[in-house]
Amino acid sequence: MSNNLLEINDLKVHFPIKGGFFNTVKDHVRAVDGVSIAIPRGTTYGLVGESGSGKTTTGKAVMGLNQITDGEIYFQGEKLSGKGKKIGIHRDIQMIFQDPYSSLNVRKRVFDIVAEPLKNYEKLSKDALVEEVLRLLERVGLPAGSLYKFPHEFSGGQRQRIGVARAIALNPKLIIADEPVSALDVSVQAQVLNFMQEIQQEMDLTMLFIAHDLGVVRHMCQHIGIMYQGRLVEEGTADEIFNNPQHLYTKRLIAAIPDTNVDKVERNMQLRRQIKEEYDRHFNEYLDDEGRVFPLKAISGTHKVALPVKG
Ligand SMILES: Nc1ncnc2c1ncn2[C@@H]1O[C@H](COP(=O)(O)OP(=O)(O)OP(=O)(O)O)[C@@H](O)[C@H]1O
Repeated sequence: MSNNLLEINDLKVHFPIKGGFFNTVKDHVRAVDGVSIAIPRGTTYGLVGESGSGKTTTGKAVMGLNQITDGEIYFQGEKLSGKGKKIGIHRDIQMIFQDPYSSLNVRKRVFDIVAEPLKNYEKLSKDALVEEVLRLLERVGLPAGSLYKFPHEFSGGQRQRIGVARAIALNPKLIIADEPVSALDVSVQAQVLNFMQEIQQEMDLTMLFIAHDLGVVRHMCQHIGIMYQGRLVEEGTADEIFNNPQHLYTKRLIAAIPDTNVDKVERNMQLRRQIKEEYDRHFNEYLDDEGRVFPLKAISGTHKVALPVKG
């Protein structure tokens, strides 16, 4: 059996753009346009790219929330989806959302929020349910007194913990974390990231971690894929991506990481100079009028890059 818990093969998700008097399909947004990702069990894969590059659409396709235009998704070796089909929600795949303010139902108490997946999938008595929710709250570091409070009574970081408690309630195998710290203050981001990493290791979870900031995924992810305009343009281990970035866009993302460390500032300046030099040589080539990007080319075992590798 493959060691990959999740395999995404040549995934395409295109959304129709309708218009005109008869509201006919005029064109398509190629939100995801041929993405392949394999995530080994128990590891975290960082999917990084700017807003609109197709990260959330990829995550939602795995969650069964988006209809797939083409390609396949395998979970534990089992095919979840095929062309033109929306896959069903799978209890072993759970999602943590970006904004802990809007993703939790403000009218529900913590107990109801966290208990919901358990009510949907497991027949537990009220007492057993309360006990289980208390166990989950303890696991994510929230006091028992949180049980009957409402989301607005918590800070952003605590709300994200409620989201995590809900996501792990069914003991899932795969977590899709969609920018889980982007909406939080910088001061609590590291705390929430550490705590998510602890949970991931304790529960031996496999994680698809979506972020727009490469700095966020650096210490969490074994593998990183860089997404640009619906495609993966570079993929490798975290070390390969940070120490030997190949793609112009990856270099831009690294250069954009805010850092006060003097060595790193110097390194970022070097990268910026390289980017500027490479910009003229390659940019038009890889970003042509149709926004075409070339297939990933292996540099080493795991490190692959789309372009620009000019002969
Ligand atoms: N349901 C939809 N209908 C039409 N277009 C959509 C839909 N969902 C996403 N898109 C478009 O697909 C593209 C990719 O969006 P997606 O949300 O996946 O990007 P993203 O990289 O996750 O960005 P963000 O970080 O802003 O969430 C965008 O151009 C977006 O407008």
